[in-house]
Amino acid sequence: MNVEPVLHIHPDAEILASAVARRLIARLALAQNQHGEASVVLTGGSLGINTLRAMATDASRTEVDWQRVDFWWGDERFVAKDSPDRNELQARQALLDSLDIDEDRVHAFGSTDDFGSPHEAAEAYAQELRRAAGRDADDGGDGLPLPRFDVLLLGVGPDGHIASLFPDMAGIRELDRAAIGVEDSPKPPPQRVSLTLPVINSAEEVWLVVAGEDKACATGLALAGANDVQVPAAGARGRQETLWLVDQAAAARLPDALLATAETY
Ligand SMILES: O=C(O)[C@H](O)[C@@H](O)[C@H](O)[C@H](O)COP(=O)(O)O
Repeated sequence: MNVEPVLHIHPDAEILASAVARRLIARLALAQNQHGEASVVLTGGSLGINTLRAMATDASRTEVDWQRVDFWWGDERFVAKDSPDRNELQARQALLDSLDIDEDRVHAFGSTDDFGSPHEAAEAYAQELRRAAGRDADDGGDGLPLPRFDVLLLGVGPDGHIASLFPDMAGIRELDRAAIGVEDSPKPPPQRVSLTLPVINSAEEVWLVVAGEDKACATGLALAGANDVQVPAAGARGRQETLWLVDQAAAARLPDALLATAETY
């Protein structure tokens, strides 16, 4: 049974991004000590990318052997490979280009350069997940053959979406496939590919990284136990840890009882 959320509140978005960066570096180093390698699922969105930028300048980044880190994505915009909209391109510019990574361990979603539709790209990603599962087979508890994800990062939209799983749409209801294509994303661009909730919840740790008062309502609903079809962020649960790493503005609508349990910095 995946674990209930733990809440950490930081003063503002910039301090939050730096704190998440440091925490992620430490967690990847720990995973390498335990398993000889580490894996992280990255997210798009401004805070997710700012977190990567903070990692690029954090002195502790030398604690990780970046040659032994697998990089995956929770979702991707289905656009050209070199489009500035690509989460992969933004992640490379923010962090990966500054590290000595193993390109064979960078698992990007396909683009319009290689696939005719988001659905084709999603099926190809599901195959890559199955291939990687061969190394450390783990069914994620849902019969889907998946690699181990040590940390899976998620941004949260004002509507409570995570990755490209949007309220009330088919993606958040998909429980049998590992990845799906999206044609009509409410958040532009309209065509996307995304991991599904069972794959998100197969991660050892799921970290929801959220800043800004426009996320306060979604954060409040998700942590109050809303239904995951209406508020997808409510359904995100890691197997060992579910962290909500937020700033004061995003925490503004949380009840006092929950705030009292939070780790506040
Ligand atoms: O590809 C994407 O757009 C993201 O994966 C998306 O899920 C994002 O994380 C949230 O929309 C939050 O984005 P912001 O941090 O920019 O609000």
